[in-house]
Amino acid sequence: MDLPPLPRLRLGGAGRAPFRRGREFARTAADSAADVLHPLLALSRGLRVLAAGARRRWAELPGEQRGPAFFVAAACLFVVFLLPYGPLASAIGLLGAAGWAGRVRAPAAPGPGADGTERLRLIYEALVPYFAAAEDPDPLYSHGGEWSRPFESFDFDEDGRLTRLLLRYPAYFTDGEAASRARVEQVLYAKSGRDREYLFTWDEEANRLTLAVLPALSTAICAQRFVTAPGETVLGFTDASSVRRTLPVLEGVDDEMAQSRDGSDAGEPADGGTAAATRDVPPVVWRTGPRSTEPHLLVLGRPGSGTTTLLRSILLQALPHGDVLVVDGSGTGEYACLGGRAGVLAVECGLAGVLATLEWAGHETERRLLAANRARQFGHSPPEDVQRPLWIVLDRPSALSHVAAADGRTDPQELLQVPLRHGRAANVRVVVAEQLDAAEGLSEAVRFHTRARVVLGPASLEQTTAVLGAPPPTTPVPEVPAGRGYARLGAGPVHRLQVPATPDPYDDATSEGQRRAVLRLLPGPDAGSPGERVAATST
Ligand SMILES: Nc1ncnc2c1ncn2[C@@H]1O[C@H](COP(=O)(O)OP(=O)(O)OP(=O)(O)O)[C@@H](O)[C@H]1O
Repeated sequence: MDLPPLPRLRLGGAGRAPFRRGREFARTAADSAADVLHPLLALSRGLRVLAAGARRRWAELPGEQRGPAFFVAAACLFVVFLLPYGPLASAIGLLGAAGWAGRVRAPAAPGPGADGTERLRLIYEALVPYFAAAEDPDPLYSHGGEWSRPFESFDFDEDGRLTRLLLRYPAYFTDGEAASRARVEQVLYAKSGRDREYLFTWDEEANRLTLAVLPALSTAICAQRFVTAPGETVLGFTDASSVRRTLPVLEGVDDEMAQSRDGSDAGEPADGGTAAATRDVPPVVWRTGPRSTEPHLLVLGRPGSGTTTLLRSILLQALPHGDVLVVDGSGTGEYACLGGRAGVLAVECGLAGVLATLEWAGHETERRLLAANRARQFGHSPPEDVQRPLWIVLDRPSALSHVAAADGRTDPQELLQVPLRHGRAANVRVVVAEQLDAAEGLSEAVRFHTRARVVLGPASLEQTTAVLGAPPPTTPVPEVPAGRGYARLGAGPVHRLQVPATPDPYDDATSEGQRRAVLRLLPGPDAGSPGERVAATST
Protein backbone atom coordinates (compact mmCIF):
# COMPACT_ATOMS: atom_id res chain seq x y z
CA MET A 1 0.00 0.00 0.00
CA ASP A 2 1.32 3.46 -1.00
CA LEU A 3 1.94 5.86 1.84
CA PRO A 4 -0.22 9.00 1.62
CA PRO A 5 1.82 12.18 0.89
CA LEU A 6 2.63 14.43 3.84
CA PRO A 7 0.64 17.70 3.98
CA ARG A 8 2.80 20.62 2.66
CA LEU A 9 4.15 22.85 5.39
CA ARG A 10 3.31 26.55 4.82
CA LEU A 11 6.50 28.17 6.07
CA GLY A 12 5.84 31.61 4.60
CA GLY A 13 2.14 31.78 5.47
CA ALA A 14 0.08 34.96 5.61
CA GLY A 15 -0.28 34.74 9.39
CA ARG A 16 3.44 35.30 9.81
CA ALA A 17 3.58 38.49 7.70
CA PRO A 18 2.94 40.98 10.61
CA PHE A 19 5.75 39.31 12.65
CA ARG A 20 8.16 39.54 9.70
CA ARG A 21 7.28 43.19 9.05
CA GLY A 22 7.76 43.94 12.76
CA ARG A 23 11.16 42.28 12.77
CA GLU A 24 12.26 44.23 9.68
CA PHE A 25 11.09 47.53 11.24
CA ALA A 26 12.98 46.77 14.47
CA ARG A 27 16.16 45.94 12.49
CA THR A 28 15.92 49.17 10.40
CA ALA A 29 15.28 51.25 13.54
CA ALA A 30 18.28 49.67 15.28
CA ASP A 31 20.49 50.37 12.24
CA SER A 32 19.38 54.00 12.05
CA ALA A 33 19.88 54.47 15.79
CA ALA A 34 23.35 52.98 15.54
CA ASP A 35 24.18 55.41 12.68
CA VAL A 36 22.93 58.44 14.66
CA LEU A 37 24.49 57.40 17.94
CA HIS A 38 27.80 56.27 16.44
CA PRO A 39 29.64 59.62 17.08
CA LEU A 40 28.24 59.78 20.62
CA LEU A 41 29.31 56.22 21.29
CA ALA A 42 32.79 56.99 19.93
CA LEU A 43 33.02 60.13 22.11
CA SER A 44 31.92 58.32 25.26
CA ARG A 45 34.37 55.50 24.51
CA GLY A 46 37.12 58.10 23.97
CA LEU A 47 36.27 59.92 27.20
CA ARG A 48 36.44 56.61 29.06
CA VAL A 49 39.86 55.91 27.49
CA LEU A 50 41.13 59.39 28.40
CA ALA A 51 39.80 59.08 31.95
CA ALA A 52 41.39 55.65 32.34
CA GLY A 53 44.70 57.05 31.05
CA ALA A 54 44.54 59.98 33.47
CA ARG A 55 43.72 57.62 36.36
CA ARG A 56 46.65 55.35 35.43
CA ARG A 57 49.06 58.32 35.23
CA TRP A 58 47.82 59.61 38.61
CA ALA A 59 48.27 56.15 40.13
CA GLU A 60 51.80 55.85 38.72
CA LEU A 61 52.80 59.26 40.05
CA PRO A 62 54.91 59.07 43.28
CA GLY A 63 53.06 60.47 46.32
CA GLU A 64 55.38 63.50 46.81
CA GLN A 65 54.74 64.63 43.19
CA ARG A 66 50.95 64.47 43.37
CA GLY A 67 50.53 67.80 45.20
CA PRO A 68 52.62 69.86 42.74
CA ALA A 69 50.99 68.05 39.79
CA PHE A 70 47.53 68.84 41.16
CA PHE A 71 48.55 72.45 41.67
CA VAL A 72 49.91 72.80 38.08
CA ALA A 73 46.74 71.23 36.62
CA ALA A 74 44.48 73.51 38.66
CA ALA A 75 46.54 76.56 37.64
CA CYS A 76 46.27 75.60 33.98
CA LEU A 77 42.49 75.19 34.30
CA PHE A 78 42.23 78.59 35.99
CA VAL A 79 44.29 80.27 33.21
CA VAL A 80 42.18 78.62 30.55
CA PHE A 81 39.04 79.77 32.34
CA LEU A 82 40.33 83.37 32.30
CA LEU A 83 41.31 83.33 28.61
CA PRO A 84 38.72 84.63 26.08
CA TYR A 85 36.97 81.56 24.57
CA GLY A 86 39.24 79.43 26.77
CA PRO A 87 36.55 77.09 28.18
CA LEU A 88 34.98 76.69 24.70
CA ALA A 89 38.36 75.97 23.03
CA SER A 90 39.33 73.49 25.75
CA ALA A 91 35.92 71.73 25.47
CA ILE A 92 36.37 71.41 21.69
CA GLY A 93 39.94 70.15 22.22
CA LEU A 94 38.71 67.58 24.76
CA LEU A 95 35.96 66.35 22.40
CA GLY A 96 38.52 66.07 19.56
CA ALA A 97 40.90 64.07 21.76
CA ALA A 98 38.02 61.83 22.92
CA GLY A 99 36.90 61.26 19.33
CA TRP A 100 40.45 60.28 18.31
CA ALA A 101 40.94 58.01 21.32
CA GLY A 102 37.52 56.38 20.84
CA ARG A 103 37.84 55.60 17.07
CA VAL A 104 37.47 51.96 16.12
CA ARG A 105 40.88 50.60 15.11
CA ALA A 106 41.25 47.94 12.42
CA PRO A 107 42.28 44.68 14.02
CA ALA A 108 46.04 44.22 13.86
CA ALA A 109 47.27 41.80 11.17
CA PRO A 110 47.98 38.37 12.63
CA GLY A 111 51.64 38.10 13.50
CA PRO A 112 54.01 35.35 12.44
CA GLY A 113 53.48 33.36 15.66
CA ALA A 114 56.25 32.04 17.90
CA ASP A 115 57.64 29.56 15.33
CA GLY A 116 57.46 32.11 12.53
CA THR A 117 59.22 34.74 14.64
CA GLU A 118 61.98 32.27 15.45
CA ARG A 119 62.32 31.36 11.73
CA LEU A 120 62.58 35.05 10.77
CA ARG A 121 65.13 35.65 13.51
CA LEU A 122 67.24 32.73 12.25
CA ILE A 123 67.10 34.02 8.69
CA TYR A 124 68.08 37.48 9.92
CA GLU A 125 71.04 36.14 11.89
CA ALA A 126 72.18 34.04 8.91
CA LEU A 127 72.17 37.12 6.68
CA VAL A 128 74.26 39.26 9.06
CA PRO A 129 77.67 38.18 7.61
CA TYR A 130 76.50 39.12 4.09
CA PHE A 131 74.72 42.41 4.78
CA ALA A 132 76.79 43.89 7.64
CA ALA A 133 79.90 46.06 7.38
CA ALA A 134 82.14 46.98 10.32
CA GLU A 135 82.28 50.64 9.22
CA ASP A 136 78.47 51.05 9.18
CA PRO A 137 77.54 53.26 12.20
CA ASP A 138 73.86 52.18 12.06
CA PRO A 139 73.83 48.64 10.62
CA LEU A 140 70.54 47.17 9.37
CA TYR A 141 71.92 43.75 10.15
CA SER A 142 73.87 42.99 13.32
CA HIS A 143 74.08 39.95 15.58
CA GLY A 144 71.24 40.12 18.10
CA GLY A 145 69.69 43.02 16.12
CA GLU A 146 66.03 43.70 15.40
CA TRP A 147 64.82 41.55 12.45
CA SER A 148 61.61 43.52 12.01
CA ARG A 149 63.64 46.54 10.82
CA PRO A 150 64.86 45.10 7.49
CA PHE A 151 62.08 42.49 7.02
CA GLU A 152 59.29 44.69 5.64
CA SER A 153 56.66 42.05 4.98
CA PHE A 154 56.28 38.29 5.10
CA ASP A 155 53.65 35.61 4.61
CA PHE A 156 53.29 32.17 6.13
CA ASP A 157 51.08 29.36 4.90
CA GLU A 158 48.61 27.47 7.06
CA ASP A 159 51.39 25.04 8.06
CA GLY A 160 53.40 27.95 9.40
CA ARG A 161 55.97 27.83 6.57
CA LEU A 162 57.39 31.01 5.08
CA THR A 163 55.94 31.65 1.59
CA ARG A 164 57.06 35.24 0.93
CA LEU A 165 59.60 37.61 2.41
CA LEU A 166 60.41 41.18 1.41
CA LEU A 167 63.61 42.46 2.97
CA ARG A 168 65.74 45.59 2.77
CA TYR A 169 69.50 45.45 2.47
CA PRO A 170 72.15 48.16 2.82
CA ALA A 171 73.05 50.20 -0.29
CA TYR A 172 76.68 49.12 -0.07
CA PHE A 173 75.81 45.46 -0.68
CA THR A 174 77.17 44.46 -4.09
CA ASP A 175 73.82 43.40 -5.56
CA GLY A 176 75.15 43.87 -9.10
CA GLU A 177 77.53 40.92 -8.68
CA ALA A 178 76.09 37.51 -9.46
CA ALA A 179 78.34 35.84 -6.88
CA SER A 180 77.15 38.12 -4.04
CA ARG A 181 73.52 37.54 -4.96
CA ALA A 182 74.05 33.80 -5.23
CA ARG A 183 75.52 33.66 -1.71
CA VAL A 184 72.50 35.44 -0.20
CA GLU A 185 70.06 33.33 -2.22
CA GLN A 186 71.83 30.18 -1.05
CA VAL A 187 71.42 31.22 2.61
CA LEU A 188 67.72 32.07 2.17
CA TYR A 189 67.14 28.81 0.28
CA ALA A 190 68.76 26.76 3.02
CA LYS A 191 67.04 28.56 5.90
CA SER A 192 63.55 28.57 4.32
CA GLY A 193 63.51 24.84 3.48
CA ARG A 194 65.18 23.12 0.51
CA ASP A 195 62.09 21.11 -0.44
CA ARG A 196 60.42 23.97 -2.32
CA GLU A 197 61.25 26.11 -5.34
CA TYR A 198 61.93 29.82 -4.75
CA LEU A 199 62.00 32.89 -6.96
CA PHE A 200 64.32 35.75 -5.94
CA THR A 201 63.56 39.25 -7.23
CA TRP A 202 66.23 41.87 -6.68
CA ASP A 203 65.15 45.51 -6.80
CA GLU A 204 68.54 47.18 -7.09
CA GLU A 205 67.08 50.70 -7.18
CA ALA A 206 65.25 50.31 -3.87
CA ASN A 207 67.70 47.84 -2.24
CA ARG A 208 65.02 45.28 -1.70
CA LEU A 209 64.94 41.55 -2.21
CA THR A 210 61.77 39.46 -2.46
CA LEU A 211 61.75 35.74 -1.87
CA ALA A 212 58.63 33.91 -3.08
CA VAL A 213 57.76 30.22 -3.04
CA LEU A 214 56.71 29.10 -6.51
CA PRO A 215 53.86 26.67 -7.04
CA ALA A 216 54.69 23.58 -9.10
CA LEU A 217 54.01 23.92 -12.83
CA SER A 218 51.12 21.81 -14.08
CA THR A 219 52.08 18.39 -15.43
CA ALA A 220 48.51 17.65 -16.54
CA ILE A 221 48.70 19.43 -19.91
CA CYS A 222 48.92 17.00 -22.80
CA ALA A 223 49.57 17.53 -26.52
CA GLN A 224 46.70 19.38 -28.20
CA ARG A 225 46.08 22.06 -30.86
CA PHE A 226 47.32 25.25 -29.23
CA VAL A 227 45.80 28.58 -30.20
CA THR A 228 48.86 30.19 -31.80
CA ALA A 229 49.67 32.35 -34.82
CA PRO A 230 51.63 30.92 -37.79
CA GLY A 231 55.33 30.72 -36.96
CA GLU A 232 54.67 30.26 -33.22
CA THR A 233 55.57 27.05 -31.43
CA VAL A 234 54.64 26.36 -27.81
CA LEU A 235 57.65 24.90 -26.03
CA GLY A 236 55.76 24.48 -22.79
CA PHE A 237 54.15 26.37 -19.97
CA THR A 238 55.57 28.68 -17.33
CA ASP A 239 54.68 31.14 -14.52
CA ALA A 240 52.18 33.94 -15.00
CA SER A 241 54.78 36.43 -13.71
CA SER A 242 57.22 35.35 -16.43
CA VAL A 243 55.17 36.06 -19.57
CA ARG A 244 52.28 38.40 -20.31
CA ARG A 245 50.26 36.07 -22.53
CA THR A 246 48.03 33.09 -21.74
CA LEU A 247 46.62 30.29 -23.89
CA PRO A 248 43.44 28.35 -23.26
CA VAL A 249 44.44 24.70 -22.79
CA LEU A 250 42.66 21.52 -21.81
CA GLU A 251 44.14 20.09 -18.63
CA GLY A 252 43.85 16.45 -17.56
CA VAL A 253 43.08 14.45 -20.73
CA ASP A 254 43.28 11.17 -18.80
CA ASP A 255 40.40 12.31 -16.65
CA GLU A 256 38.51 13.25 -19.79
CA MET A 257 39.04 9.72 -21.11
CA ALA A 258 37.94 8.20 -17.81
CA GLN A 259 34.75 10.21 -18.01
CA SER A 260 33.99 9.31 -21.62
CA ARG A 261 34.59 5.60 -20.85
CA ASP A 262 32.20 5.81 -17.89
CA GLY A 263 29.65 7.61 -20.02
CA SER A 264 29.40 10.45 -17.51
CA ASP A 265 29.18 13.78 -19.34
CA ALA A 266 30.95 16.22 -17.01
CA GLY A 267 31.99 16.98 -13.48
CA GLU A 268 33.82 14.61 -11.19
CA PRO A 269 35.84 11.83 -12.82
CA ALA A 270 35.27 8.23 -11.79
CA ASP A 271 38.34 8.04 -9.51
CA GLY A 272 37.49 11.24 -7.69
CA GLY A 273 40.43 13.17 -9.21
CA THR A 274 40.23 16.53 -10.93
CA ALA A 275 38.05 16.69 -14.01
CA ALA A 276 39.51 17.76 -17.38
CA ALA A 277 38.98 21.50 -17.73
CA THR A 278 40.02 24.37 -19.95
CA ARG A 279 42.36 26.81 -18.25
CA ASP A 280 44.28 29.90 -19.35
CA VAL A 281 47.96 29.08 -18.91
CA PRO A 282 51.03 31.22 -19.63
CA PRO A 283 53.05 29.62 -22.46
CA VAL A 284 56.69 29.85 -23.55
CA VAL A 285 56.26 30.59 -27.25
CA TRP A 286 59.17 30.25 -29.67
CA ARG A 287 58.78 32.40 -32.78
CA THR A 288 60.39 31.22 -35.98
CA GLY A 289 60.36 32.56 -39.52
CA PRO A 290 62.21 35.17 -41.55
CA ARG A 291 62.00 37.81 -38.80
CA SER A 292 62.94 35.54 -35.95
CA THR A 293 66.19 36.27 -34.15
CA GLU A 294 66.26 32.70 -32.80
CA PRO A 295 65.48 30.53 -35.84
CA HIS A 296 67.07 27.34 -34.43
CA LEU A 297 66.63 25.51 -31.13
CA LEU A 298 68.93 23.38 -28.96
CA VAL A 299 67.45 21.11 -26.28
CA LEU A 300 69.72 19.50 -23.69
CA GLY A 301 68.94 17.15 -20.85
CA ARG A 302 69.87 14.00 -19.01
CA PRO A 303 68.53 10.67 -20.31
CA GLY A 304 64.83 10.38 -19.54
CA SER A 305 64.39 14.10 -18.94
CA GLY A 306 61.89 14.50 -21.79
CA THR A 307 63.96 15.85 -24.71
CA THR A 308 62.39 13.39 -27.20
CA THR A 309 58.97 14.34 -25.88
CA LEU A 310 59.65 18.03 -26.53
CA LEU A 311 60.82 17.26 -30.08
CA ARG A 312 57.67 15.20 -30.69
CA SER A 313 55.55 18.08 -29.38
CA ILE A 314 57.33 20.54 -31.72
CA LEU A 315 56.89 18.17 -34.69
CA LEU A 316 53.16 17.80 -34.06
CA GLN A 317 52.79 21.58 -33.98
CA ALA A 318 54.95 22.01 -37.11
CA LEU A 319 53.23 19.43 -39.30
CA PRO A 320 49.98 21.28 -40.10
CA HIS A 321 51.96 24.17 -41.64
CA GLY A 322 55.26 22.66 -42.84
CA ASP A 323 57.38 19.70 -43.89
CA VAL A 324 59.62 17.85 -41.47
CA LEU A 325 62.77 15.74 -41.67
CA VAL A 326 63.54 13.65 -38.59
CA VAL A 327 66.94 12.22 -37.71
CA ASP A 328 66.77 9.78 -34.81
CA GLY A 329 70.37 9.38 -33.63
CA SER A 330 69.48 7.00 -30.81
CA GLY A 331 67.59 4.76 -33.25
CA THR A 332 65.06 3.65 -30.65
CA GLY A 333 62.12 4.23 -32.98
CA GLU A 334 60.50 6.89 -30.82
CA TYR A 335 59.38 8.78 -33.95
CA ALA A 336 57.86 5.74 -35.65
CA CYS A 337 54.40 7.26 -35.33
CA LEU A 338 55.44 9.93 -37.85
CA GLY A 339 56.55 7.51 -40.59
CA GLY A 340 54.51 7.80 -43.81
CA ARG A 341 52.42 10.75 -42.59
CA ALA A 342 51.63 13.76 -44.79
CA GLY A 343 54.35 16.40 -44.43
CA VAL A 344 56.92 13.96 -43.04
CA LEU A 345 59.65 13.89 -45.69
CA ALA A 346 61.80 11.30 -43.90
CA VAL A 347 62.44 9.65 -40.54
CA GLU A 348 66.03 8.42 -40.63
CA CYS A 349 68.17 6.61 -38.10
CA GLY A 350 70.83 4.82 -40.21
CA LEU A 351 74.00 6.77 -41.05
CA ALA A 352 73.70 6.39 -44.85
CA GLY A 353 70.09 7.57 -44.88
CA VAL A 354 70.86 10.44 -42.50
CA LEU A 355 73.77 11.65 -44.67
CA ALA A 356 71.65 11.52 -47.83
CA THR A 357 68.76 13.32 -46.14
CA LEU A 358 70.93 16.07 -44.65
CA GLU A 359 72.75 16.55 -47.96
CA TRP A 360 69.38 17.04 -49.60
CA ALA A 361 68.39 19.47 -46.80
CA GLY A 362 71.52 21.56 -47.55
CA HIS A 363 70.69 21.75 -51.27
CA GLU A 364 67.05 22.50 -50.49
CA THR A 365 68.12 25.40 -48.23
CA GLU A 366 70.26 26.83 -51.08
CA ARG A 367 67.41 26.38 -53.56
CA ARG A 368 64.96 28.16 -51.26
CA LEU A 369 67.48 30.94 -50.66
CA LEU A 370 67.98 31.50 -54.42
CA ALA A 371 64.23 31.39 -55.10
CA ALA A 372 63.53 33.87 -52.29
CA ASN A 373 66.33 36.19 -53.55
CA ARG A 374 65.07 36.06 -57.10
CA ALA A 375 61.51 36.83 -56.00
CA ARG A 376 62.75 39.76 -53.92
CA GLN A 377 64.70 41.17 -56.89
CA PHE A 378 61.50 41.25 -58.93
CA GLY A 379 59.55 42.69 -56.04
CA HIS A 380 57.46 39.51 -55.60
CA SER A 381 56.73 37.61 -52.43
CA PRO A 382 58.68 34.32 -52.13
CA PRO A 383 57.13 31.31 -53.93
CA GLU A 384 54.63 29.25 -51.96
CA ASP A 385 56.93 26.24 -51.49
CA VAL A 386 59.55 28.55 -49.94
CA GLN A 387 56.98 30.05 -47.61
CA ARG A 388 56.13 26.59 -46.32
CA PRO A 389 58.59 25.98 -43.46
CA LEU A 390 61.01 23.05 -43.56
CA TRP A 391 61.88 21.60 -40.16
CA ILE A 392 65.06 19.55 -39.66
CA VAL A 393 64.78 17.80 -36.30
CA LEU A 394 67.75 15.83 -34.96
CA ASP A 395 67.64 13.73 -31.80
CA ARG A 396 71.13 12.83 -30.45
CA PRO A 397 73.21 13.75 -33.52
CA SER A 398 76.46 13.21 -31.57
CA ALA A 399 75.82 9.44 -31.59
CA LEU A 400 75.75 9.53 -35.40
CA SER A 401 78.85 11.77 -35.51
CA HIS A 402 80.65 9.13 -33.49
CA VAL A 403 79.58 6.35 -35.88
CA ALA A 404 80.59 8.48 -38.89
CA ALA A 405 84.04 9.18 -37.41
CA ALA A 406 84.58 5.45 -36.73
CA ASP A 407 83.49 4.65 -40.29
CA GLY A 408 85.57 7.42 -41.88
CA ARG A 409 82.43 9.13 -43.28
CA THR A 410 81.29 12.76 -43.24
CA ASP A 411 80.06 14.04 -39.89
CA PRO A 412 76.27 14.58 -40.27
CA GLN A 413 76.59 17.78 -38.21
CA GLU A 414 78.85 19.24 -40.91
CA LEU A 415 75.96 18.97 -43.35
CA LEU A 416 73.89 21.14 -41.04
CA GLN A 417 76.09 24.19 -41.65
CA VAL A 418 74.08 25.59 -44.58
CA PRO A 419 70.60 25.07 -43.02
CA LEU A 420 71.84 26.58 -39.77
CA ARG A 421 73.53 29.56 -41.40
CA HIS A 422 70.88 30.40 -44.01
CA GLY A 423 67.82 28.78 -42.45
CA ARG A 424 66.27 32.05 -41.33
CA ALA A 425 66.09 33.53 -44.84
CA ALA A 426 65.21 30.17 -46.44
CA ASN A 427 62.46 29.37 -43.90
CA VAL A 428 64.34 26.31 -42.66
CA ARG A 429 64.35 25.61 -38.90
CA VAL A 430 66.78 23.28 -37.18
CA VAL A 431 65.97 21.67 -33.83
CA VAL A 432 68.67 19.61 -32.11
CA ALA A 433 68.27 17.56 -28.92
CA GLU A 434 71.30 16.13 -27.18
CA GLN A 435 72.17 14.60 -23.83
CA LEU A 436 73.89 16.98 -21.45
CA ASP A 437 76.97 14.81 -20.97
CA ALA A 438 77.42 14.50 -24.77
CA ALA A 439 77.08 18.25 -25.40
CA GLU A 440 80.80 18.47 -26.23
CA GLY A 441 80.06 16.34 -29.27
CA LEU A 442 77.98 19.15 -30.79
CA SER A 443 79.63 21.01 -33.66
CA GLU A 444 80.61 24.67 -33.47
CA ALA A 445 77.89 25.56 -36.00
CA VAL A 446 75.17 23.93 -33.90
CA ARG A 447 76.31 25.74 -30.77
CA PHE A 448 76.68 29.07 -32.52
CA HIS A 449 73.41 29.17 -34.45
CA THR A 450 70.99 27.69 -31.91
CA ARG A 451 70.01 30.80 -29.96
CA ALA A 452 66.82 29.36 -28.53
CA ARG A 453 67.81 27.01 -25.71
CA VAL A 454 66.06 24.56 -23.40
CA VAL A 455 67.49 22.53 -20.52
CA LEU A 456 65.35 19.71 -19.17
CA GLY A 457 65.63 17.51 -16.10
CA PRO A 458 68.07 17.75 -13.21
CA ALA A 459 71.10 19.89 -14.07
CA SER A 460 73.65 21.72 -11.94
CA LEU A 461 73.61 25.52 -11.78
CA GLU A 462 76.83 25.60 -13.82
CA GLN A 463 75.38 23.34 -16.52
CA THR A 464 72.14 25.32 -16.78
CA THR A 465 74.04 28.62 -16.86
CA ALA A 466 76.44 27.31 -19.51
CA VAL A 467 73.57 26.18 -21.77
CA LEU A 468 71.29 29.19 -21.33
CA GLY A 469 73.98 31.84 -20.96
CA ALA A 470 72.32 33.09 -17.75
CA PRO A 471 71.54 31.50 -14.40
CA PRO A 472 67.97 30.38 -13.73
CA PRO A 473 66.09 32.82 -11.47
CA THR A 474 64.81 30.02 -9.26
CA THR A 475 66.38 27.51 -6.93
CA PRO A 476 66.74 23.83 -7.92
CA VAL A 477 63.56 21.75 -7.87
CA PRO A 478 63.57 19.03 -5.19
CA GLU A 479 61.85 16.52 -7.46
CA VAL A 480 62.05 17.16 -11.18
CA PRO A 481 59.12 15.72 -13.14
CA ALA A 482 59.80 14.61 -16.72
CA GLY A 483 59.59 17.53 -19.12
CA ARG A 484 60.45 20.11 -16.43
CA GLY A 485 63.28 22.59 -17.04
CA TYR A 486 64.19 26.07 -18.23
CA ALA A 487 63.96 27.87 -21.57
CA ARG A 488 65.65 30.99 -22.88
CA LEU A 489 64.99 32.59 -26.23
CA GLY A 490 68.04 34.58 -27.37
CA ALA A 491 69.00 37.21 -24.82
CA GLY A 492 65.57 37.14 -23.16
CA PRO A 493 64.80 36.11 -19.61
CA VAL A 494 65.10 32.52 -18.39
CA HIS A 495 61.66 30.91 -17.98
CA ARG A 496 60.67 27.89 -15.96
CA LEU A 497 59.25 25.35 -18.36
CA GLN A 498 56.97 22.34 -18.27
CA VAL A 499 56.69 20.58 -21.63
CA PRO A 500 53.22 19.27 -22.54
CA ALA A 501 53.09 15.48 -22.24
CA THR A 502 53.49 14.13 -25.79
CA PRO A 503 54.33 10.44 -25.36
CA ASP A 504 55.02 7.91 -28.07
CA PRO A 505 51.54 6.62 -28.96
CA TYR A 506 53.04 3.22 -29.86
CA ASP A 507 54.60 2.82 -26.40
CA ASP A 508 52.70 0.28 -24.25
CA ALA A 509 53.27 2.43 -21.16
CA THR A 510 51.35 5.38 -22.67
CA SER A 511 47.94 5.95 -21.14
CA GLU A 512 44.90 5.66 -23.36
CA GLY A 513 43.94 9.32 -23.02
CA GLN A 514 47.40 10.61 -23.97
CA ARG A 515 47.75 8.05 -26.81
CA ARG A 516 44.50 9.26 -28.34
CA ALA A 517 45.47 12.92 -27.85
CA VAL A 518 48.73 12.38 -29.80
CA LEU A 519 47.13 10.25 -32.53
CA ARG A 520 44.47 12.94 -33.01
CA LEU A 521 47.22 15.44 -33.88
CA LEU A 522 49.02 13.24 -36.39
CA PRO A 523 48.32 14.04 -40.05
CA GLY A 524 46.85 11.37 -42.29
CA PRO A 525 48.98 9.05 -44.39
CA ASP A 526 51.03 10.56 -47.19
CA ALA A 527 50.03 9.80 -50.79
CA GLY A 528 53.64 9.13 -51.96
CA SER A 529 56.45 7.31 -50.15
CA PRO A 530 58.81 9.49 -48.05
CA GLY A 531 61.67 8.91 -50.52
CA GLU A 532 59.54 10.09 -53.37
CA ARG A 533 58.53 13.20 -51.38
CA VAL A 534 62.19 14.15 -50.77
CA ALA A 535 63.03 13.59 -54.43
CA ALA A 536 59.94 15.52 -55.57
CA THR A 537 60.70 18.51 -53.34
CA SER A 538 64.32 18.66 -54.46
CA THR A 539 63.49 18.90 -58.15
N1 LIG B 1 56.30 16.58 -20.37
C1 LIG B 1 56.14 15.33 -19.98
N2 LIG B 1 55.05 15.00 -19.29
C2 LIG B 1 54.86 13.73 -18.88
N3 LIG B 1 55.73 12.73 -19.11
C3 LIG B 1 56.82 12.99 -19.80
C4 LIG B 1 57.09 14.31 -20.27
N4 LIG B 1 58.27 14.30 -20.91
C5 LIG B 1 58.71 13.03 -20.85
N5 LIG B 1 57.86 12.26 -20.19
C6 LIG B 1 58.01 10.83 -19.94
O1 LIG B 1 59.32 10.58 -19.47
C7 LIG B 1 59.87 9.47 -20.11
C8 LIG B 1 61.15 9.85 -20.84
O2 LIG B 1 60.83 10.81 -21.81
P1 LIG B 1 61.69 10.98 -23.14
O3 LIG B 1 61.85 9.69 -23.86
O4 LIG B 1 61.10 12.11 -23.89
O5 LIG B 1 63.07 11.42 -22.52
P2 LIG B 1 64.47 11.59 -23.22
O6 LIG B 1 65.12 12.78 -22.62
O7 LIG B 1 64.32 11.60 -24.70
O8 LIG B 1 65.22 10.31 -22.75
P3 LIG B 1 65.93 9.20 -23.64
O9 LIG B 1 66.98 9.91 -24.40
O10 LIG B 1 66.43 8.26 -22.62
O11 LIG B 1 64.83 8.66 -24.52
C9 LIG B 1 58.80 8.93 -21.05
O12 LIG B 1 58.12 7.90 -20.39
C10 LIG B 1 57.89 10.09 -21.26
O13 LIG B 1 56.55 9.70 -21.51
